[in-house]
Amino acid sequence: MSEEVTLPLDEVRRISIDVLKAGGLSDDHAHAIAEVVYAGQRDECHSHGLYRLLGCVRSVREGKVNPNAVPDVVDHAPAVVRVDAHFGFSPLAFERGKPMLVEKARRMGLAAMAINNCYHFSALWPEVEAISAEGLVALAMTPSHSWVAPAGGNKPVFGTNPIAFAWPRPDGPPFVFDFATSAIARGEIELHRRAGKPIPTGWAIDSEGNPTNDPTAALAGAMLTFGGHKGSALSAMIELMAGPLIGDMTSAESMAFDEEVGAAPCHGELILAFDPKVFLGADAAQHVSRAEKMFESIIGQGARLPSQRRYEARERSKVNGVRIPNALYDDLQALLPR
Ligand SMILES: NC(=O)C1=CN([C@@H]2O[C@H](COP(=O)(O)OP(=O)(O)OC[C@H]3O[C@@H](n4cnc5c(N)ncnc54)[C@H](OP(=O)(O)O)[C@@H]3O)[C@@H](O)[C@H]2O)C=CC1
Ligand SMILES: O=C(O)C1=NCCCC1
Repeated sequence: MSEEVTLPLDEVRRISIDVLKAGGLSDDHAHAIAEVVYAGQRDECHSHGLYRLLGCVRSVREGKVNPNAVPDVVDHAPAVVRVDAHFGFSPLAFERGKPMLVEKARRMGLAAMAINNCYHFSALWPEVEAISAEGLVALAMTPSHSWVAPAGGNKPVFGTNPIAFAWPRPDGPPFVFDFATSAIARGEIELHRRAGKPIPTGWAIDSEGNPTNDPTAALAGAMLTFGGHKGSALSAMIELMAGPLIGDMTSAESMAFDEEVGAAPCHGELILAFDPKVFLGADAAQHVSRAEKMFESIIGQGARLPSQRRYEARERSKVNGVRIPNALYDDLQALLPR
């Protein structure tokens, strides 16, 4: 028997919407969340694709998330948009706030959007990619729950704290990177546990502080930052910029707020958008072509750009559909109405 099931892409979207609606989410939330889950699965980001629906539904069932929250978009300052997600999931808050962020960035050159009080489970690249589709440069960051030890320590302080960047390119999809500041996303360790596979050395330590290859011990212990003290400092920056700076929770505070329920982390997100036309005026084309030279010199020596694998996966999925483990398929089916 095959251990995986193949799903056409439209089925990925349909299952997502059906699972979310059956889980009690409003139509608007179900559609906004389904789009980011769909994008994750399509681009073969397994840790943030269909698997995330399980956590979404659990978070609603536990009574933490407001499944009908209507985000408020506030014109806070000439270059600052604030969105209060009212304890709903973040994708709808982003969708509602984005038009004002783009408009402000075009007027001011640089604008920021602070999303507050949101439950956050999603990859960040769909957001920065959407902003770059408007011709803007974008940077996004968010904390999570305190699962990650600082470099030199062995007790969790930081979240897995992703940071994502997008740079629009004239003749193709944008240059995008998006990664956790931990050695790997926690979702990837969870997927190893579900598949019964060991994790590589360097991802985590157990609760005694020893290196471990056991995903269960890793999840109970502490994850490690990427790049030692460098990932640790970046992670601290994200805690500060998308936490106290915007009046929201750090990963440790988000963890305490969860009260051991195991819901998605609840905190803020900071998104910055820059308009190259305002910075560069008539010189924009010349500077953009210098950026292209840099990309060419990376690709020209056989290295790849971040996002290249994802764009290739995107094309593959359009033709072949996506493959998910049978166990995940069964778990999703169990969340649908009988
Ligand atoms: N909401 C949340 O709280 C959290 C969300 N996440 C999400 O988890 C996802 C996965 O994160 P993570 O586990 O750190 O992912 P990875 O460690 O796999 O890093 C992903 C990034 O690095 C790029 N990359 C990987 N290998 C190479 C290479 N050889 N050359 C050039 N670029 C490369 C990827 O491009 P490509 O995609 O093309 O491979 C991608 O941009 C992210 O989308 C992140 O947003 C993570 C933590 C918390
Ligand atoms: O994979 C991760 O790390 C996370 N993803 C979604 C939210 C919590 C952290």
